[in-house]
Amino acid sequence: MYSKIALSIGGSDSGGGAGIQADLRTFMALKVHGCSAITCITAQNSIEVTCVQPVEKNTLLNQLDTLFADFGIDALKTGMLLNESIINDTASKLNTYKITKIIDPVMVTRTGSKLLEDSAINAYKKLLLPIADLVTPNIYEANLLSGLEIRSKEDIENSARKIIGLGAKAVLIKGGGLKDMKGKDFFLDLNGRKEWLFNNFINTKNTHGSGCTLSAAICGYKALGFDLFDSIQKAKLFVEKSLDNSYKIGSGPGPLGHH
Ligand SMILES: Nc1ncnc2c1ncn2[C@@H]1O[C@H](COP(=O)(O)OP(=O)(O)O)[C@@H](O)[C@H]1O
Ligand SMILES: Cc1ncc(COP(=O)(O)O)c(N)n1
Repeated sequence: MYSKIALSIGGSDSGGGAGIQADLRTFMALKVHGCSAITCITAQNSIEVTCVQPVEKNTLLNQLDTLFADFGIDALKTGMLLNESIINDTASKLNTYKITKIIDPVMVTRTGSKLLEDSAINAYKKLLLPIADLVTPNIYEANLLSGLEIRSKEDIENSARKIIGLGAKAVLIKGGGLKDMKGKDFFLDLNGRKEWLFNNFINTKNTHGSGCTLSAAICGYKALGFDLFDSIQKAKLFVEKSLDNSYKIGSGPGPLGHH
């Protein structure tokens, strides 16, 4: 039944709503076997991140080497990579893997805690965008990657062009950071395919992990053999349904739920 394998490289969210935990739950919901390589451990609940501890370099590299020595991994995604050194190590390995790579350039939580050091943005641009089959920034992240301030749909399209110019094969900019743009994302690829993608707006405050869930679902559908664009469309529908099943467990935004 579980014949396909997806890998998430990212941070642990002790609250279980985002990061590796969200990714593994998403893979499971898609009936894809999920593996993980943990880059850092966060102490996190629905309101704040109180502590971030990177794993040692060899611990990260050994997780990757051990997985690839035995498993035929079908697709991978990256999430929280925290700093330049983790980006360097991850990129050095990713360069050698000939599978689909979804780069989710996680930079801050919805509640404002930093998940990436400022000095690491250049490393993202130099090392990860050129090997990305797809990069999935939100407005804030697209702004930092493209250097363009984003206030309108047109700015989103210009920012996407810049990100393709940096070497990514495709980009999906999530519009939700702009007014009235929740559920509206812009896709652009190297061949010039350009599409606005829409899903129904779900009226909920429980959105912790929605970005992680989207990139994990794209990765999961890619592992199942769908092409990239179909994977994105299916993943958006999956996130919409999961937001509809989200629930509250703390005083801040709760996690997404899957049936
Ligand atoms: N309230 C909502 N209703 C419907 N779709 C949403 C809603 N919030 C986010 N999405 C969708 O969830 C996905 C993740 O987006 P978002 O939450 O903006 O990412 P991030 O967590 O990286 O900021 C996107 O495809 C977005 O369109
Ligand atoms: C370990 C970790 N990784 C990623 C996120 C971002 O979550 P979101 O999907 O809400 O942007 C997070 N809060 N914690």
